[in-house]
Amino acid sequence: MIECKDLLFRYPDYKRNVTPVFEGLDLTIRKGEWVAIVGSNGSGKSTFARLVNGLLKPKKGTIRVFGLNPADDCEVWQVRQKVQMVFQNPENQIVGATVREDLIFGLENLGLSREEIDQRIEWALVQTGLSAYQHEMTEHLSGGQKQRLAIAAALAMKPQILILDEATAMLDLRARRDLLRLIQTLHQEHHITLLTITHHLEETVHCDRVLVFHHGEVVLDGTPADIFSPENELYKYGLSLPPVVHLAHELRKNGVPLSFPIMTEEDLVNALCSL
Ligand SMILES: Nc1ncnc2c1ncn2[C@@H]1O[C@H](COP(=O)(O)OP(=O)(O)OP(=O)(O)O)[C@@H](O)[C@H]1O
Repeated sequence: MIECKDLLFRYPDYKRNVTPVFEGLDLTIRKGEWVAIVGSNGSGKSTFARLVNGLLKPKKGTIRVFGLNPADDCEVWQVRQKVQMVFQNPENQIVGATVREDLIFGLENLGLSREEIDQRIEWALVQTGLSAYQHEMTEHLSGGQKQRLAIAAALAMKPQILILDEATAMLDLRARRDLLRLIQTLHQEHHITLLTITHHLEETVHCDRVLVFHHGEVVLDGTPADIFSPENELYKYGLSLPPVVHLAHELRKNGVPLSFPIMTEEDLVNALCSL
C-alpha cells in the first residue's frame, strides 16, 4: 500500500551539492500494519512522512500509496483523503474557532450528510476524550488538548493510513498512555494502517514492525522483539532501548534467568514472578 522504489530526495537549497536525505530508498509498508519509525534527529523520518502524503516530491524514483502517486498534482488529493497526518505542533493544524467547528471543517469538504458528520464528530470526540470541550474556543485549549484535537480531526476523516509524527510530544503521561491505547484499538478493531514516528521507543513495543532510520537509510527492520535485541547495538544509531527492555537485559546479563521477549513492565513482572 505504501511502496517506495529507488527514492531520491534532497531539499532545495541555494548551495549546490546538498546531501540527499534519501538516495535509493526501497521500502514497502503493507495494508493494516502498525509501523513505528525511529531514528536520531535528522535521520529522515518526517521527510519520509511528507513524501507519503505529497507535501514533498521525490527527485527520482517512485512512491505509490494505494497505487496512487502523491507527487502527481492530479492524484495527491485522493492520497490525502486516505492519508491523515498529525504533526508535533498542533497549532498549524487547527482552523476552527471552537473544537466542534474545527472538526466540522474537514468533514464538510468531503460532502458528507449532516448525520454522518455528527456521528463522526461524536466518535472522534469520545475517542480523544474531548467531548466535554466540544464548544470550547480552540485558542483556550492547552497544548495537549490541541494535540488531541488535531488527532480527533484526523480520525474524523476516517483515514486508511494515519501518520502520527511525534504526535504525543505535548501530551502528559496519562494522555500519552490513553493515546497509545486508542492507537492500539484503531489498529486492532478498525485495521487502520499506522505509521508512528517517535523518539520514545517504549511507545513502539506493541507495533508490528519497527524501522530504524539512520542517515536516510533503513538500517534495521523487524518486530520490536527483533529490534530490541542487544546485538543490534541501537546506541550506534543514537537510540537507547526502552527502559524496561534495558532493565531485563541487564538482569539477564547479571545471571537472572529471564525468558524473553520482555517488552513491557507486565512482561517483566510476570517473568520475575515465574522464576
Ligand atoms: N525544510 C528543510 N530544508 C532543508 N533541509 C531540511 C528541511 N527539513 C529537514 N531538512 C534536513 O533533512 C534531513 C532530514 O530531516 P527530517 O526532519 O526528515 O529528520 P527527522 O528524522 O524527522 O528528525 P527529527 O527527529 O529531528 O524530527 C536533516 O538533515 C534536516 O536538516
